[in-house]
Amino acid sequence: MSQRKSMMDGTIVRNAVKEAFLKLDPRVMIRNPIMFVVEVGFIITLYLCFDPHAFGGEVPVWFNLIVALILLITILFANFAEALAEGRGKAQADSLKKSKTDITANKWTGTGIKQVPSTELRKGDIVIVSQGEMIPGDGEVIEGLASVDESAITGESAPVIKEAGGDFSSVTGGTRVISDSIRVRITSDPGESFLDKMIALVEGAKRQKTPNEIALNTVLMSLTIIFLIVVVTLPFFGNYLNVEIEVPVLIALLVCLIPTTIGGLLSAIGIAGMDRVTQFNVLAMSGKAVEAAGDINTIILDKTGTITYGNRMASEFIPVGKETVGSVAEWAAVSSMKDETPEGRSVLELMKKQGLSYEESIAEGGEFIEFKAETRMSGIDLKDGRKVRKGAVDAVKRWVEAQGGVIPSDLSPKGDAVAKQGGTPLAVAVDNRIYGVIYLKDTVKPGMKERFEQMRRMGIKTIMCTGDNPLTAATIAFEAGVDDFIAESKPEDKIAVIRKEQAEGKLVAMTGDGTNDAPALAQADVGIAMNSGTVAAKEAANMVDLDSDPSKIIEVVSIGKQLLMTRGALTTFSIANDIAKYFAIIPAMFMLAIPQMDALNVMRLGSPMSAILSALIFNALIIPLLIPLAMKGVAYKPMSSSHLLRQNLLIYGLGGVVVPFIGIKLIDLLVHLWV
Ligand SMILES: Nc1ncnc2c1ncn2[C@@H]1O[C@H](COP(=O)(O)OP(=O)(O)OP(=O)(O)O)[C@@H](O)[C@H]1O
Ligand SMILES: [K+]
Ligand SMILES: [Mg+2]
Repeated sequence: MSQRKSMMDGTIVRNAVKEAFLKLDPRVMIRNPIMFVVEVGFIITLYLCFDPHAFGGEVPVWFNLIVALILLITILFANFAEALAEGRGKAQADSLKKSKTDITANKWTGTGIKQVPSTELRKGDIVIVSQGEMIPGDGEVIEGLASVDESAITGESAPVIKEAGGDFSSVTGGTRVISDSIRVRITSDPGESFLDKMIALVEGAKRQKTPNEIALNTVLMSLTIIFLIVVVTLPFFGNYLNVEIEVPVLIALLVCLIPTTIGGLLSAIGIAGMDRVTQFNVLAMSGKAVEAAGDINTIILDKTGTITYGNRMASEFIPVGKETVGSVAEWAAVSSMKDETPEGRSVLELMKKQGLSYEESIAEGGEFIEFKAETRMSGIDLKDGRKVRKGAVDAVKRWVEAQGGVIPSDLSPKGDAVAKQGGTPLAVAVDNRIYGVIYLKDTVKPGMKERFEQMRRMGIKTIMCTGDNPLTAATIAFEAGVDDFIAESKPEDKIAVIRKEQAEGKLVAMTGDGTNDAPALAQADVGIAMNSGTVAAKEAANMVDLDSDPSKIIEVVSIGKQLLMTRGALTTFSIANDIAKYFAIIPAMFMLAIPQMDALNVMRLGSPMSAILSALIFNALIIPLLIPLAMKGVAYKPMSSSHLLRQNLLIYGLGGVVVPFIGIKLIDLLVHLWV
């Protein structure tokens, strides 16, 4: 995000105060039924201030007035919490909208260039964007290479390279080309661009309640209805006992009993959870995805670039049989001349570093064979008919065997030696002759072991899926401490692993960036696409990481867990709270009618009136007191869900019972000075 806003930013707080009042509109309030009940209570008590005997009661006007006022404040506090949670997203949306200015696009008409406003661009149009110009819409580079400043979207100031073909071809409207020129095929219609979606997301314009939220809301509503029935029938019992129970007292009782604390904070918790993900530079397409992240059982990670640094660099040419270092290097270089992968480029760099050279003209007129995850090889078919390949040892072995070649006996041991150090061996061959092995070095990122240890404590299984050979995979898996690994996996194997886990009832998360990851990203319950990745990957995923750091999946899971925990903790606290209010209000209610019932006053509160008001005041105050917790989320340590549940029940359940007893008692000491 280009402008990170702190939660307590002055303007956000001021806007939230204003919003709190605007949200009093009953048409808005009805979306939060619990607080709507409070609003109805407020309207009734307010009416009673003007017509105190409307229900034949004897309650003094000042009491009605105070109850009405506290109820109003309760609603305002809840509205303020929600508005505050929404505030940061709205502020971000505003700054994003500024980068959505109208741009003139250089549209390719087939014969020449025509300047058109970017709003007229449609899917499939071709535009040319040159140095200094803004990219007019989302698209895919179909020709050329350019460095692009994406800071308007990612907040990251370092430019990124975008080029045709491969996994770094997608560009985003509103970003700027800072060198060279590219031809781009537009992939989105107006109003449906990434920036549009991003604005709608951070603004919360299309925020929908998640299934979890809906379920919890239903439970809370049922509780509310039950208490409503209880409270409405109370006067009849009262009549039977010859006790008159006043309407404002009943309303106070109802408001204290219904779960207003969680009702008032529920949407703020959800919004703040989404916001934490956004602040982390991950765009979640729905709150549902964030919550699913919190319930994940299995994470599928790839090795290269996620667990390891991923800039696999050629570090040694190892000849086999009677071959020489020079010949391995030469053919390795020829096979890499047009291999734009980091691996391919590193081969040429190693040549230079070792002072070796090769005949570039050999490749003239040859046909380059791009690296494919399916074949796990790359190379060139020379004009003279010779075929040069480099690739995974087993793949090259099979390729050579198919041509009747003999495999040198030291190939396997030499390849294995590289693999045992966690490196990737690439075999180099020309037709049926194997020359040797390229040692691609890659290092496990620091701190990986600790992270996977954390995951294990949370009860999450980690599976590393790699296209690499089993020995390298095993070495890296051991070094990083993942639970399981799958080697020599093709893209379709990822989706098979996900399906298998899901069939066992597990929720699965994965990251990816390539078009071939798209099906697996869609299949996973939580799919995180890299912003640098292809359009297909980003569309299939339900989250996009703007920093393109695949290992962030681990933090996203933590944020999701924290969201679920925060909601659980505050629900427990809220319901436990209501029990204490019950002890404050019920005795007070009967004492109002029958002073001899003083024995019921277990909390020794000053007077029936002050007891009721104190409970009501506590009920209102607890909402703003819990706003920081709702926003920041409860402190989270990685441990198993059952352990967490027990711990939270203890803290928030017990705390929820004890805190209001103390709170109401203290408030009563003050209130009783007047009442
Ligand atoms: N440029 C290349 N040319 C030839 N072979 C390559 C090249 N890059 C990788 N390989 C071989 O193909 C294998 C599969 O590569 P791929 O990128 O699909 O998976 P990976 O990067 O090893 O694993 P991961 O799924 O963890 O990223 C590699 O292990 C390597 O042996
Ligand atoms: K309540
Ligand atoms: Mg890879």
